[in-house]
Formats: sequence, C-alpha cells, structure tokens
Amino acid sequence: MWDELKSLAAERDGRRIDALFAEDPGRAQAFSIASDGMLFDFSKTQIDAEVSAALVALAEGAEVAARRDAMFAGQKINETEGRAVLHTALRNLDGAPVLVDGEDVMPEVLETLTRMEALATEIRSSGITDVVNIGIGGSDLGPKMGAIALAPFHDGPRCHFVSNVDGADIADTLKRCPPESTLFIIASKTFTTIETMTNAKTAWDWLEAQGVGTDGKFVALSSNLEKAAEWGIPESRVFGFEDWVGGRYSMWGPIGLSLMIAIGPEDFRTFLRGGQAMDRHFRETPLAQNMPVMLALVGIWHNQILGHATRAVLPYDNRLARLPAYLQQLEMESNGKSVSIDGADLARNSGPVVWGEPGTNGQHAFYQLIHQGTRVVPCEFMVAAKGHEPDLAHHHALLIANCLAQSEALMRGRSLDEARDKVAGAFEGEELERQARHRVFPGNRPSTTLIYPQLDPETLGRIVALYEHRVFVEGVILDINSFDQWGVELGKELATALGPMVTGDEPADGKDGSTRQLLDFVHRNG
Ligand SMILES: O=P(O)(O)OC[C@H]1O[C@](O)(CO)[C@@H](O)[C@@H]1O
Repeated sequence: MWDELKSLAAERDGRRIDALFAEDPGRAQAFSIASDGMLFDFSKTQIDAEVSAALVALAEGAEVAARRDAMFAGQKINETEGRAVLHTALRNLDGAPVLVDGEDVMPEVLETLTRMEALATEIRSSGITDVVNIGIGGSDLGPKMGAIALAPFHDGPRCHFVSNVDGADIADTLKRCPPESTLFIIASKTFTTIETMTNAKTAWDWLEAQGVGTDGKFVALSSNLEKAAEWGIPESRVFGFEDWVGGRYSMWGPIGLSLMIAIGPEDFRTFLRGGQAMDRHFRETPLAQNMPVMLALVGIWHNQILGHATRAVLPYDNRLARLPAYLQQLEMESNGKSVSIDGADLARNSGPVVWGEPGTNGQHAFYQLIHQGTRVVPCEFMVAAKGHEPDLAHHHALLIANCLAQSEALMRGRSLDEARDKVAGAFEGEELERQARHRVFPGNRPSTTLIYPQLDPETLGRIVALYEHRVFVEGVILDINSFDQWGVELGKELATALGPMVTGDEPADGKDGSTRQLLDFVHRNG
C-alpha cells in the first residue's frame, strides 16, 4: 500500500487543491468528519477519494482496529517495557471493567478520583491561595496547558507550574507565593526525576526558611509510592497511579490534580467526559469516518508520502497557547523513533517535527515562511465558533476571519499575473516583473481545520483524546512503540556524569575538546 500511495502522490504532483473544489461541489463535506459537535475539515489537502481509500486501506493493513481494541483491553502493547497502555481507563467514568493481568483496575481508578475530588474540594475552601505544581514533561505540560485553556472556568486558588531545573523558574514563582497559604504538589511518575526532586527540595527548604514549616504543605502524585513515602508526606495526600499510565498521557488522573483544584471537581469530570466521548467515537466509528484515524492518515500522507518533515499546529485560540508544546511531547516523544517494534530499522520516516504558536501571533512571525518558503509546512488550524468574551465578539469575528483567511491563502496563493496587477501602478518594465515575483504566493499548500463551538472542559477533553489516538494510529501504521521513550535516557546519564565536572569536583578528562572548552569557560566566568 505504501508503494501505491507513492504512485498516487506522483500522479497528483502539481494538481491544484482549489481545482478539486471546482470539480466537486460536495468536496468540503466529503472530506470532513463531524463528531460530538466538532468538525474536522481536511478538504484543503490534495487528498481525493482514491487517496483516501488507499490511506484507509493502509490503516486496515496495519490492523489499526485490532491494535486499538488490544490497547483498550489492557494488553501489554508497550512491549519494550512490558506494560499495558490504559490512560483511557482514567476517563472511563461509568466504571465498565478494564482488566490488567485478569484484575479489574476500575475500582482503584475511581477510588483515587474520589479521593482527589475530596482533597480538591477541601483545598478550594481552605484558604489556600496558591498551588504550585512541581513536575516536568508529562507531569507539567498537561495540567499547565489545561489550566491556561480553561481560564474562564478557573475559580480555585492561583496555580503555578514549576518545571525547569533552572533556579530562575522556582525563584520567580516563589516570589509570587505567600508561604503560609501555598500548597506544593510534587508531580512525578517515577519520583526520581532530577529537575522535579531538586525543585521540590528547594520548595521544602524555602518553607522552612520562611518559618512556616512543611506540615500539610505537600501533596505527592506518583507511581512510586515508596519514594513518595520517603518525603514523609501523609498517605492521605499521596495519589498513586499505575505504570500503565504513560507520563505524556497522564493529565486525566492524579497528575491533573492542579487542574482539578483550579476548575473544580465537577468541571474536571466534564473534561474526563470529553475524553471518554472521543474514546467512544474512536472505538465505534468505521475507520474512514473516524476522526483520530483520518487525522493520523492525513499526517502520514503529508509526512511519509509527500515528504513534508514538519507540521504546524496553529490554534486560533489564545488559551491554547501551550497546546503546541503539549503536543510536541505527546507526538515527538511517542513517535520519534528509528526502530520498529521488532527492533529493525524503521522502513520510513518517523513522526514529524511538530511546532506552532497561537494565531494571530504567528502570522506576524513565521507565516512568511509558511506562505513563501521553499519547504511545504502542512498546517493544522483550530478555532472556536464562539469566544468567552461576549462583550468582545468583534475580536472573535476578526480571529475567525484571520484563521479562515490563512487556510484560503495557503490553498489559493497568488499567481504572477495577479501579483503584476497588484504592483502595475507603482512599477513598470523589468522592475515591475521583479517586484511582482516577490509578491507571488505559490499556494497549493495543505491545511486542515478543527472547529468546535467553544473551548470548554468537555471540548478540551475531546481535543486531547483526539490527539492521543492520532499518535496511537500513526504509531501502529509506522510499526512504532509509541509508549516508551528511550531517547531521553542518554542525555540524562551524561548530565549526571557532567555535574561534578561543572562544579569542578572532578576533572573533565576523557571529554571531547568542545565540552572541555565549554566547561573551561564556565570555570573562568561562573
Ligand atoms: O513524571 P516523571 O517521572 O518525573 O517524568 C517526567 C517526564 O520525563 C520523561 O520521562 C522524559 O524524560 C517523560 O516521559 C516524563 O513525562
């Protein structure tokens, strides 16, 4: 099927997307999927009925449906770590049994959720003014992205997120927090991550130095209950989760506690319900109408078939400002691999480089390259039909107009003739030609748009689950294990070894010339 897709791509080389709309008045509807009030429109791509059928056949050939069912059934599909992959159990609110090694995990999942809700309710009414989530990667990006996204629903204490081992992060945060009314959440699946442990210790020392003490000031979220216990945090304030919740898939459970405290248990449940609705859609809808499946297949068409190495995620929703960063971990840590599940070299490129910024800001920064650069960057637009500021509806109308204008401009472009007309009054002769050429937009650049009524907890849940399943489908088709992350290990090991060389406690013998030179600079200037 890969070869067939390559030849379909070759046959379509140079064919204009706008011409496809002219040929087929029903194109927009035919290449869109509506589900639970959201609409995913992928009609502004070169995908036509034949390509779409071949992409779906690719997914069928990779047994996406069977692998999906194996994931939901608790099979150990994370094969390099021998683990099940069951973040979906965290949003399985009706409690239908989910078995791991023959045991139903749901009673414990729901009990933990209830305990989290009790603590969140207590904290929201206890005079705590500030909550600081200390975590990194999956223990930071999800709740932080969610807290920004759901700002209109934020009626709990202020929430801060400290992740970087750079002392600037915690120092700047602590300046904004009153010690007597601040709660710290240590969020770490392993409870060994150096950044998180270093920041947690600094917070601990700070409270002691302020004369406030640490009693009742810490909560721990982890799979490593033994390590959490070493901190002396009372059991009632430790929330465990199992190893079948991957870090970057963990915001639905205990790692989401800061978000739950911010928006309240009820809205957090609504967020879970949104994720659950997307799970239902993913499990029950035929592949060709399945939103995560088609989102993944559009990505495969652009990356593995057409060779576009990056993808821009462009939310026209300022509160989704951290979504691109969240998706970078979700997608690149999951599918940035060079070996297939059986350990052989990957037959094709791994997942794309994902990047982005909210619109309209990005328009005034990097869109120049997207429109006129030599490389094609497939764009993923997102926008809400309605904002949360009824008095500022004119802002929202402008926002939507800009979002739609960008996908139209990318598709249509501007021809040399049109560019000549633009500058005809100002230049003539050779200069007119030269000036006109600078104003040509090649167009025919693909984009998709995800549109939803309004960014609320349920919609956010749907969007996050949509992308999780997209990553899963892409991983299955590429034959990648999307649930391990061995590629982060080497840097961690080398950083541990370099620590004493930075402080001067050990010589830098054996290091390469560049590393020695950089260490030398630090020693002379630090
Ligand atoms: O939650 P932990 O164990 O502190 O890990 C934080 C992050 O570090 C990583 O392991 C990568 O270094 C991520 O996968 C994870 O989300």
